[in-house]
Amino acid sequence: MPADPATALYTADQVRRIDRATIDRCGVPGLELMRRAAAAAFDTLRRRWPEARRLCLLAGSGNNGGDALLVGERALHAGLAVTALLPERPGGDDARAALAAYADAGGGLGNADDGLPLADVYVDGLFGTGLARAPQGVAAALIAQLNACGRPVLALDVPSGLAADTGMPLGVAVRAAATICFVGWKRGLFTAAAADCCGERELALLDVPAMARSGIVPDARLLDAGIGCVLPTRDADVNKGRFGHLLAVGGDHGMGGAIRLAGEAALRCGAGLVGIATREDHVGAVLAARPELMVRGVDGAPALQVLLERADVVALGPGLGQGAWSHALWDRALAAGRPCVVDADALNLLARQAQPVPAGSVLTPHPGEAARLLGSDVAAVQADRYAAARALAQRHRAVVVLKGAGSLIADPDGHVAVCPWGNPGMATAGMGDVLTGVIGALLAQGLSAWDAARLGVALHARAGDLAAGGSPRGLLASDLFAPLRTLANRFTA
Ligand SMILES: NC(=O)C1=CN([C@@H]2O[C@H](COP(=O)(O)OP(=O)(O)OC[C@H]3O[C@@H](n4cnc5c(N)ncnc54)[C@H](O)[C@@H]3O)[C@@H](O)[C@H]2O)[C@@H](O)CC1
Ligand SMILES: [K+]
Repeated sequence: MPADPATALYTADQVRRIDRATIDRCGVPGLELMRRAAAAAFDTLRRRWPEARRLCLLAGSGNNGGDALLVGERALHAGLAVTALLPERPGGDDARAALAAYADAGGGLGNADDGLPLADVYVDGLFGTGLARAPQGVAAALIAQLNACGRPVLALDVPSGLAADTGMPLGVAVRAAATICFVGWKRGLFTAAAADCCGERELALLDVPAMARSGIVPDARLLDAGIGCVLPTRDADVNKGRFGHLLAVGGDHGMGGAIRLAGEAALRCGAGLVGIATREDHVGAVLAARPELMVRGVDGAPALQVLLERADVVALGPGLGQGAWSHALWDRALAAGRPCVVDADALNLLARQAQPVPAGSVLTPHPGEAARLLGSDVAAVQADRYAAARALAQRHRAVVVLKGAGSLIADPDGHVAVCPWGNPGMATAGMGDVLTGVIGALLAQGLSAWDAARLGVALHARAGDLAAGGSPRGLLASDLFAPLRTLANRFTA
C-alpha cells in the first residue's frame, strides 16, 4: 500500500531522490517544481498575513533561495513591495532562472551587509535540505536579526539553520512563525528543537506523481489523529479480570509519589487491576490517596515474587532508586519474564548492568537515560534522536520510547513513529511516571508493545495538551488523569 503522504516522514536524501525521480522519470522540470513550491508558499503567505504589503526575501545560493525569489515574483505581480537579500549569488541553473524571473518582475536587491530592511513578513529561503554546516558570516547575522525583529517569518521547506534530518540547529537557526514544507515532510521538523523553529507546519505536496515516490519507504511515520490502534471495546458482560493485572514496582524512600502516579494513570487508562509494590513506609499514604490501588510493602525479592506471579505486566522503575533494595526488585522483576515497561531508575540499573528485558517490553528513556544506556552523552543523543532511538531498540530487542519534544517510538526492526503533540509544561516531575502507567495499562489490556507505546505516547501527549489548555506553566502530572480517561475511551474500537 502506498505511504500516506500526510504521515510519511522522509530524510533529506529521500526527498532529493523523489525530486530527482520527478524531474528525470516523470519529466517535470526542476524549475516547474520550484514554481509550484513558490505558488504554494505565496498562497500560505496571503492566507496567514492578508494585510502584508512589504515582503523581504532572504535567498541563499541554492534552490531554497530560488523558491524565495519566485515567491517574490508572485508577490510583485500581486502588487506587493518586495526586497530580496542575497548573501551569495545563485549557484545552479534553476536558482539563476528564478533570480532572472524576479528581476523581470521588477524585484530589487538590498545589500545583505546592511541588515534587514523593514517588512511586514520575511520569507526565509537561505537554506533548505542542502544545509551542510552551521550558517556563518552574513547568513548567520541575518538569521539572528530575523529572530530578533519581532515580525513574522515564513520559512520555506525547513527553517534555515535547522538540520532537516535531526531537528537540531547547526549553529543559529531561524525561528519562524510558520514553515511550509515541500514534496514530503522532512523528519527533522517534528523532534528536538524543531517545534521552536518551525512554528506552525504546512505540507505542500507539489503534485509530485505517485510514481516518483514509489520504492521510497518513508524513514518514519507521524502519529496522526487516528493513530491506527485502539483499545478493544468492552462487552456489558465483563469483569475486571479481563483487562489485565498490572504491577507497578518502585517508590524507594522519599519517592512514593512516583509509584502512585504510575498506578493511578494505569487505572485511568482502564487496567483491570493495579498493584503497587513499594517501600512499607509508603503503603498508608498511597492507599489513602487512591484506595482502588492494591498497595503492598515489599522488603525484598521474595515478597515481590508473590506479587509478580499474579501480574500480567510490570511497570518497573518509577522512584525505584538504585540501592540494594532497588536492585533486588529490578533483578527479580526482569527475571519474571512478564512484559515490562522499563523506566527511570530501572533504566539506570540497566545501564549499569546489561540484562535482557522480557519479550514484549517497552523502554521509556528520556535523553539522559538514553545517553547512559548508550554510553554516550545527552548532546550526542539529541544530535540524532532517530539514530539513538533505533540503536536502543536494536540493542535491547524492545520497543523504545525516546521522550522529549517530539517523542520517538522505535522498534527493533527500525520502524519509527513520531509524536507531534505535547507541550513544554510536560517537562515537569512525575510526567514520565504517568506515561509508564499509561503504557503499562495498554499492555495489560492486550495491545502489542508497539501499539501500546504509540497509543500510550499519543494519549499522554494529548492529555497534556488538553490539561495545559495553552498555559503550560504550572501543569501537574496529576492534571493528566481526567483527560487521560476521556481520551482512553475515545480511542476504543
Ligand atoms: N528541484 C528540486 O530539487 C526542488 C528543490 N526545492 C527546494 O530546494 C531546496 C534544496 O535546494 P539545494 O539542494 O540547492 O540546497 P539549499 O538551497 O538548501 O542550499 C543551498 C546551498 O548552500 C550551500 N550551503 C550549505 N550549507 C551552507 C552554509 N552553512 N553556509 C553557506 N552555504 C551553505 C550548499 O552547498 C547548497 O548548495 C529544498 O529545501 C527546497 O526548498 C523546491 O524548490 C522543490 C524542488
Ligand atoms: K529555509
